[in-house]
Amino acid sequence: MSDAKLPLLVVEDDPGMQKQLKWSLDDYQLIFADDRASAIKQLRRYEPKVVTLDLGLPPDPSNSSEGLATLSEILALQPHTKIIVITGSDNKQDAINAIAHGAYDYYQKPIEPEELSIILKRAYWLSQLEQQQQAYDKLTLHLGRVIGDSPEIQKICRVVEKIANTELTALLLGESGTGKEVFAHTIHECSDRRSGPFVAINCASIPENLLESELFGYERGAFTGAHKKTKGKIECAQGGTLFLDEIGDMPLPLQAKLLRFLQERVVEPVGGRHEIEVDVRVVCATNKDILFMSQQQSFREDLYYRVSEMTINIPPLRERGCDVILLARAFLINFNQDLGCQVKGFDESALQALTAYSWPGNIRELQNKLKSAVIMAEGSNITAADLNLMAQEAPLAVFNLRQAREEAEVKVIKQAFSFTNYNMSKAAELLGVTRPTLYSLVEKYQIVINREVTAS
Ligand SMILES: Nc1ncnc2c1ncn2[C@@H]1O[C@H](COP(=O)(O)OP(=O)(O)OP(=O)(O)O)[C@@H](O)[C@H]1O
Repeated sequence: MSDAKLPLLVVEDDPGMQKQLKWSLDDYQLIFADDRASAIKQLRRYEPKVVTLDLGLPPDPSNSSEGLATLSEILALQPHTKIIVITGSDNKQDAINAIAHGAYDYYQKPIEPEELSIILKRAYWLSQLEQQQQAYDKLTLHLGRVIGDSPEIQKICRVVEKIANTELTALLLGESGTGKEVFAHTIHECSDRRSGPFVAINCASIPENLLESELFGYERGAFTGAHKKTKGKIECAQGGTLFLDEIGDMPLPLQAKLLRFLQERVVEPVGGRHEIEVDVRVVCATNKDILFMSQQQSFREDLYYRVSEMTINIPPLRERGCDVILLARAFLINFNQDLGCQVKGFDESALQALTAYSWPGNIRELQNKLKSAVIMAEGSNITAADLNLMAQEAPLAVFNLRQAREEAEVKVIKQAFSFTNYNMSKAAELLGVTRPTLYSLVEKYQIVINREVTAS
């Protein structure tokens, strides 16, 4: 048990019994209540996960009606409370009734502290497990919008889970259409800010002269056309998450103002003289190499370090293995519904084409291709022709195990050579084979070695 004792509500009207429990249950922070009203009051105040409840409570301690009413009220207020009902030795039927009403367990007097302790420990343990499960369910619910089984995407999901509840400013990097906004939204949904707003602004799509007032808001009369005081996107995200998309396109003069906001967490509307405090979590995204841009002075270096407290690289679709099929199947279901179509699936040629194509437009392109394929499909399955992917972009996927093994062997042998600077003995050692075996593999696969291979 940790230093901070867990609260245990003991609903018991017998002072002698209260005393006995006080001595024997030293591990817990005991909170006593001697009737229904005080039990509910203490429940609200301490929110204990576990309660022991004597069924015979005043005003009618001789039967279980008041105890059962207390049980129901506790469960109505805190449905996950584990209630252990304590009954006299001849009231087993009452105890069974209580279990039917939602009690977790029962214990018959006389009290044996060690036995009761075991039951309590189990109740707290179960309650903790349930809490963990609920937290996990919440996460999987929010991560549910991210479709992807590949290790790359699963790894990103784990990072998102970890950073969601921190205040770290996250920078999402990836090609266009890889899902940067999806992940930004997921960070928000997995955080305690989920009940607050998620406000996205695309820094590339708003003209430079309007971006400042869009972000920071403006006072009435600040410029021609500013008829009324207007909140900026940053202030609109109060209590929630601000997603700055395409941050690499933010004009340099505005970058200075953004940096100030990130450091001080205050905004000054255009034409205003007062500062407004804002509590927002910031997530940024770009498909530009802003580290390189900062070295070239086309992006502020100090801003780069400020926004990249946690950088997440989102891989392009072509590097996510079979995720493309998973996504395609999910989108097919959506498009069938939206377009009132009944396409069943993909034929072999379509699956080959989907996995072999390089998807320069990533998931957005996949969505577009599928939408038109669903409309174009003549049969019950989508074919490669329906997908209309550029033929030259689609070398056949390898489904031949022998060929796949050989290709993997060649790749790893070449890697071993480059790691060992083309030293045959060291490469053989690294690969876990003898030198003669490595020689014969080099010969078998006709591996061209750029440098002269050193034998020692
Ligand atoms: N893992 C995913 N699972 C399901 N849908 C996804 C996933 N990733 C992206 N999408 C969908 O793909 C489309 C493009 O995603 P998104 O807008 O998040 O990409 P982006 O990287 O922000 O693009 P851009 O850089 O062009 O703004 C959206 O319709 C989104 O719902």
